[in-house]
Amino acid sequence: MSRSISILGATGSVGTSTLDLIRRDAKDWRVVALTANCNVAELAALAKEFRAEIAVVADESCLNDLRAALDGSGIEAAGGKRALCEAAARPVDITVAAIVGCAGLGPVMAAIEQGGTIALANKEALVSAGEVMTAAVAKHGAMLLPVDSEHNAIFQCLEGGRIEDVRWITLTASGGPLRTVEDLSAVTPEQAVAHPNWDMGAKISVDSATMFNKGLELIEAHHLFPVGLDRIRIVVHPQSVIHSMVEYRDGSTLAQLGPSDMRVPIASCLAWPQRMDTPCEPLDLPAIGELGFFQPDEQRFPATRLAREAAEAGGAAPAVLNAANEVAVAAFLDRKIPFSRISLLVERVLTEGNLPDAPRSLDEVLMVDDASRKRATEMLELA
Ligand SMILES: NC(=O)C1=CN([C@@H]2O[C@H](COP(=O)(O)OP(=O)(O)OC[C@H]3O[C@@H](n4cnc5c(N)ncnc54)[C@H](OP(=O)(O)O)[C@@H]3O)[C@@H](O)[C@H]2O)C=CC1
Ligand SMILES: CC(=O)[C@@H](O)[C@H](O)COP(=O)(O)O
Ligand SMILES: [Mn+2]
Repeated sequence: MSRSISILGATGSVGTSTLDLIRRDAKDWRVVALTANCNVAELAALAKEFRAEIAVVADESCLNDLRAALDGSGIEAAGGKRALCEAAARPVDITVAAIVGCAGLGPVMAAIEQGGTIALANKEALVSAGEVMTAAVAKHGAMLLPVDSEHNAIFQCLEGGRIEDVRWITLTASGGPLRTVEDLSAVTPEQAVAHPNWDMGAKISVDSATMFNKGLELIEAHHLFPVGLDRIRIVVHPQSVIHSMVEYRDGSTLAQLGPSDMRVPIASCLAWPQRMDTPCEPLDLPAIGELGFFQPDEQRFPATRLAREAAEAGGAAPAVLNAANEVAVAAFLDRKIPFSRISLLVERVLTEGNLPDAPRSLDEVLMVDDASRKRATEMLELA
């Protein structure tokens, strides 16, 4: 019997990796919704190939083009934020949440409210909504399966174990493309997106370069695996072979290893609790030779300190941090600010002025996100 799936952010790096797996076992899957922001040509092609029920563009100004591209196909076309949430709320066996940024929060919450199983790649949504999302998961009997490679690794290492027995969760970090670059003041967007191990979208690639990716992942881990922030640590491991580790109180450390290919954690979510085949290259440890481990350098890359402080402060702080980072990364990619201003801007938005009250609902999270973006944009324009 086939299983139904919706993919939010189908045209992106995680979205297309997911569809690559589905393509190999097409008869096992029924594709319900595929979404994008405005990449109409790619979305329409995917919707036709996978015979989706509905294709949605978040940017409503792209809807006419989508309608034209799907004309005669029998596939529904829709556009706008509300349509995106309505499509995400269609009942399916699994939703892959692969929109980039807090823009994915509304649709993820719509899927959670259906009590569905959500394979979550969109870490910014969980970082921003925090307890609002985890409470909704509990209330609606939904299930979050972590796609993010580190969290998927931890999830696998925790299976069969008890969270009370965990001494440490160790998040591994590659250190990004700039780990050994001395002068960070002249870094270009091209250098920053050139991740040494992973082929990913531009925003997360810049986050890896600043180490904000690891900061966001720290907060993500804190919500997914409630061991306490003081039991989650970060270790730089440049080869990205060990995707993360769990140390239990008896001194046993379990690690998950694999190639730097997102189809491995995605497959683990799609098949969970079983396993499925993937075309990924097996690990060749003798060819890799050596694995290295280092302490993070928070003087050069303050993002993990800022994220830990935001997680400790709780309330609105993680949503503020995330929104400021999204604005800063977009400005850096547009060549409006230098690389080194990304973390400076995030720190200023977090520390200058009062933090908003802790959000208690989706609408309040979105208000904090919106206000923080405006504040970050003002600070950029004033400087
Ligand atoms: N790439 C990776 O290997 C990994 C990614 N992640 C996380 O997964 C998420 C997706 O990352 P990635 O696939 O790299 O990102 P991409 O930039 O490659 O893809 C983003 C997807 O989101 C859509 N999108 C962009 N903006 C909006 C918007 N405002 N509203 C609705 N949809 C939008 C894009 O549509 P369009 O094509 O039309 O622009 C595209 O489908 C991120 O949260 C990232 O942190 C986590 C671990 C690994
Ligand atoms: C593939 C994945 O999960 C990314 O988040 C990746 O881990 C980025 O690598 P670093 O942030 O460790 O450079
Ligand atoms: Mn990751």
